This record gives sequence, structure tokens and C-alpha cells, in this order.
Amino acid sequence: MEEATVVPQPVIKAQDLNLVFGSGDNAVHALKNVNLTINKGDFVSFIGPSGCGKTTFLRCIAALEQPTGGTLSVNGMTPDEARQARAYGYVFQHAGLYPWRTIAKNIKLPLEIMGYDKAEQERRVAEVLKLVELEQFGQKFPWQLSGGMQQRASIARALAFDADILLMDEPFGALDEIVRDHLNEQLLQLWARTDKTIGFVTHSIPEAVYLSTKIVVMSPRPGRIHEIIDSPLPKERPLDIRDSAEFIEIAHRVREGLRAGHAHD
Ligand SMILES: Nc1ncnc2c1ncn2[C@@H]1O[C@H](COP(=O)(O)OP(=O)(O)OP(=O)(O)O)[C@@H](O)[C@H]1O
Repeated sequence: MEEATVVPQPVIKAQDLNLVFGSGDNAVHALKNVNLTINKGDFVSFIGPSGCGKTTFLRCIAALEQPTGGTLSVNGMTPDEARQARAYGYVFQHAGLYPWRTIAKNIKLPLEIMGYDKAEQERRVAEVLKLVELEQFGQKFPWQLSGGMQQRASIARALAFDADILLMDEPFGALDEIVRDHLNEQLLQLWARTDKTIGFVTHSIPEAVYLSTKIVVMSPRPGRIHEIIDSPLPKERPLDIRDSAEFIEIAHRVREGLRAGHAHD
């Protein structure tokens, strides 16, 4: 029997994207001629040296920065329209939970602002707490949770309005290795279950290789895409896949890409 061909559905499309902060002598060319298509269900990691524009690219998608050239579409809309349509959830490096609100109330806040009725707010909070395995912690305050649990709560908050796209800016950068491994595993399971499209910024080669279907290797300022590596790893990834020859080979390619990217300067 012939295998069904899956037609890729572009979700995020950047064409010749440029962003220059400031002008004259103070101009910073943060993104230069970035061309990238992210398809539905992709898990795309962005890796590159500090200051190469990873966060800026994510912020452009989220309409938090305005590109100075090129085009960018999100679910077929402009980033501004996509923001208004709640097309994505955004997870920052630090959990950013309000200390005076319980975990459930933190997750509820954007839902309140968006005008969901009380019953729907409760239903969604319960659902996302379950997804990140924090069902028992809704009534706790952030300070009563570990760093990893707080980060899971912030992921739950981003998932609460059930956007198809999740943008994550180094969400696990501040956590220790073991907690990070665990959260990586959980995030992959969540991605497999929900079929979301994920854009993920990281500094860690193993994290990028473990999580992604596509690894975007960026080069130093002005931020350009040096290479896009498609991962042949299966969707189901136990942690020990990191010891496999295939994994090590991709990690090697990413490292080489990062080195070669540096040579542009
Ligand atoms: N609002 C701004 N005004 C001026 N320059 C900015 C602004 N935001 C970012 N930059 C500059 O743009 C460049 C890209 O920054 P960005 O934060 O996207 O890099 P990054 O790859 O995410 O870095 P890191 O890995 O350190 O988080 C940097 O040189 C940064 O200093």
C-alpha cells in the first residue's frame, strides 16, 4: 500500500525579513534577509550565539517587534492580526507568574481579560493544569512551587486559550539539567498529543536536537539563518535516543553549523 503523502501546511512564513533597530551610527541590524517556512505540527528550534536575533525573530512573529523589511505571515495573517486572533501562546524565559495570585488564578488572568465566562475559565484551567501535570497545585501560590513547576505553570497559561502555535523563548534555560530533561520529555509528549506548532529558542545543542523536527542554526549579528537542519528522528523520542548514532550525528551537524556561522565575521 502506498503511504499517504502529508501536504505541509505553512503556518509561519518569513520572506526576506529584516529588522534594524535604531538608525545611523547606532543602528543594530538584528535580522538580515531571513527566509523561513514553519509548517503545521513542526517543532522548530532556533540556536545561535548570543545576540544573533533569535528572540527578535520570535518577537516579530508575536507582533512585539516591527520588521523594517520583508514580509511575515502567521496563519495567513499579519502578526498584528494573528495577535488579535490569539493565534499563539508565548512562554518567556522566566515564568513571570504574579506572586499574589494562585497558579489557577495566574492561568485564568488572560482568560478573564479575553472575556471568557467563569465556567469556561474553570474548564480551561483544569484542562491545562492536567496537561502539564499540575492538577494538585492550582490553589498553591508560585513561591510554593519549584522552578520547574513554575515554568510548567507558565506553559499552562500559554496553552489556556488553545492556540495552535506556541512560541517559547528559552523556557528551560534557568533550570538544572535533570529538571530540564524531564520538562523536555513532557513538552515532547504534549506536542505529540496536541499537534501544536512550536517555535523554541535555546542555547543547548542537545535540547535543540532532542526536541526538534527542524533546527534553525543562526549566525552572529546581523542575524541570518546559516543552515536549516531537518531532523530524521522519529516523533516518539525516549531520552536515551540521545545516545544513538543518529542523534550524535545531528548534534555534530548543528555544532559544525554554529562554528561555520561564526566564520562569517
Ligand atoms: N529594542 C532594541 N533596541 C536596540 N537593539 C536591540 C533591541 N532588542 C534587541 N536588540 C539587539 O538586537 C540583537 C539581537 O537581539 P536578540 O535578543 O534577538 O538576540 P538573541 O539571539 O535572542 O540573544 P540571546 O541568546 O542572548 O538571548 C542584539 O544585538 C540586541 O542587543
